[in-house]
Amino acid sequence: MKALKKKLDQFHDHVLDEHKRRKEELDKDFVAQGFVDLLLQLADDPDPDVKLTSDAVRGFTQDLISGGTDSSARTVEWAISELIKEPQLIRQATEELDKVVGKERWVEETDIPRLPFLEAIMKETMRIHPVGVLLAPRLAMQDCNVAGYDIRKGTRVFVNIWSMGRDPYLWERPEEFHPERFVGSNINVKGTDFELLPFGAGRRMCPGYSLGLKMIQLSLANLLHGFNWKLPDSTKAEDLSMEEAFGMITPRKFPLVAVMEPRLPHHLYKL
Ligand code: HEM
Repeated sequence: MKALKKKLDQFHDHVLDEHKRRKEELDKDFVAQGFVDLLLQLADDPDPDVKLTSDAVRGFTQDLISGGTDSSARTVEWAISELIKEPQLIRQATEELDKVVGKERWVEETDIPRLPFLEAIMKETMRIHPVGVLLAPRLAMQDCNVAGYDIRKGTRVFVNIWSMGRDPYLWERPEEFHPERFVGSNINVKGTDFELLPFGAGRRMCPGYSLGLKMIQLSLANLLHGFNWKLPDSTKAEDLSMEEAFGMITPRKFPLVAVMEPRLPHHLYKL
């Protein structure tokens, strides 16, 4: 842990120094361009409500890096894993993409609202493979009764969204990956529909949910739009392991091995 902290501190110091240097160089013309700039401004503020130390700035920066990278990447990996087992779902998704985006360009953020099937895939992936299985622990503020269980004030409570996503009282055929269940449905992932809480809910809900959603939808859309996906000849769909590994973000136990082939004109793959 100590060695890891040392490594991370070096990385954070490098990032923070870069931002400080830019601020000094621009002097009066400096305008905060991102989260790190804002944190540094708060740390410099002589009279803030809460004084930010440099350790706190490092901590917040690390929170955003750890909260915002693996969570989205693993969700996309789960989505592709589910889709690759059901080629007709990939066909449905690419038909939608071809209709809305065409085959002459990559998907852009502004296309996303016009891709309802893609949104349904994302919700279905987060229902069945939520990255945060148990939300952040809560504390009961008063005696209460939930579904017939008495919970005393002061009890630490864990909300198991993995079980909720697979609860047959809430979902028809919960073990099946079936994005259509969300087509035309009003259920969203913003913390107001309690049967689907991949980003949590309430005051401790994921602060990065809107960025996370965009990252997942845009990267998944482009991976499906830009490539044909199939399993290696040596793997049958029914043999693809969907086992989860224990961890902070519930990754696949065995990384997905897949074959990708370009499906757009060649010039679009040049940087
Ligand atoms: C697939 C994308 C993501 C998923 C599924 C996800 C999920 C979650 C969940 C379930 C929580 C706990 C919420 C609760 O207990 O109510 C959480 C907390 C958090 N997330 Fe995310 N997240 C994602 C992306 C991001 C991004 C992009 C960022 C930042 C850039 C981020 C930063 C955080 C932070 C800092 C917390 C802790 C909040 C606190 O403790 O008050 N997450 N996330």
